[in-house]
Amino acid sequence: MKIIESAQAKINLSLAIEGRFDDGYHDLNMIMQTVSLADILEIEELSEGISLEIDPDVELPDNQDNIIWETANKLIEKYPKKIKGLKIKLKKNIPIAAGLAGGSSNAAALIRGANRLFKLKLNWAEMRNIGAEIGSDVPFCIKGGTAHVKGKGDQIKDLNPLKNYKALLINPGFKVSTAKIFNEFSNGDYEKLNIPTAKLVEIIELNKKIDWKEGWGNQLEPVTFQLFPELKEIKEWLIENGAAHSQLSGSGPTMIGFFNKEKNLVSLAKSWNRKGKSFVVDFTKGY
Ligand SMILES: C[C@](O)(CO)[C@H](O)COP(=O)(O)OP(=O)(O)OC[C@H]1O[C@@H](n2ccc(N)nc2=O)[C@H](O)[C@@H]1O
Ligand SMILES: Nc1ncnc2c1ncn2[C@@H]1O[C@H](COP(=O)(O)OP(=O)(O)OP(=O)(O)O)[C@@H](O)[C@H]1O
Repeated sequence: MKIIESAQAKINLSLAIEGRFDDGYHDLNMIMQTVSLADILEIEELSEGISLEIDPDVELPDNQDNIIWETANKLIEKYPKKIKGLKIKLKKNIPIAAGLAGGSSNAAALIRGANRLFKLKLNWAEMRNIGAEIGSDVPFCIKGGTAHVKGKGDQIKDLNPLKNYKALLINPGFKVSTAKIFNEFSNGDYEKLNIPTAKLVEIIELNKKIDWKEGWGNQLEPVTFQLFPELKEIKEWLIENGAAHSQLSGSGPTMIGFFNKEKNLVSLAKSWNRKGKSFVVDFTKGY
């Protein structure tokens, strides 16, 4: 049997940094949101081993260096009686190393898919625990939707899923290493942003309309802008073209445009004629 699992991208509605843990990881306070831009995984049982197929034009390893392979290995190790081997075909749509959790979302999709295919009967919490062994963003990506995520990504409170919001994403076409951004952040002295995550959580829980003009913020923006000043121009372009607010997603480099007023985002996205790609996305309720 073959099953299809979608792997949605995530954006950060807010990202504040509260401190640092002894192991060097940063203590985060974020609101995360899944969006309709998604990769597709086809998952099948194999009698043994792992096979990973990716379009040749996608610059990703099809071996143990791929997070999908790592996840497949972990699942086979954990459930040897039920899972003998895994064949996965990946259709990549989410830009790579973009701040959109593309890899984490792929890992989460494989965990969900294996749960269905092999009737593992894992609940959300159990799947999130497996995801936490793979990477910081994987637990959120298991269920997706709208969530308040803290710590290293391991403390998750699901919020009322936001409906009827869209955003315009601009990815400038180059990759950014998350480790490099956190490293620069911890060694430098960057502007401290006021990021009212708690206020946004309250607005979401009370089902109030979000005013994007409040500018919820991402504390990794000052450092990422210093390293890649061209991102500031994308932010300016989004604001000039009607966005109420624009900010970096994750550790970048994708910039998000949030709009308060109705606007033809498809035609605005088409008018992006500089380097990179534009995507109109809907907020999704997750899985
Ligand atoms: C910034 C976020 O994108 C927010 O959504 C994620 O927390 C990053 O998640 P990710 O890409 O899965 O990153 P990981 O592979 O876990 O971490 C890459 C590197 O970033 C740094 N890192 C990551 C997460 C964190 N809370 N503090 C850190 O300092 C660490 O040096 C780590 O080695
Ligand atoms: N299946 C995969 N999809 C994307 N990247 C992968 C995958 N497997 C391994 N990688 C590697 O992981 C690195 C991070 O890629 P990814 O697209 O997950 O970053 P990201 O969107 O910045 O994630 P985050 O928002 O969680 O920081 C890349 O350098 C890539 O080579």
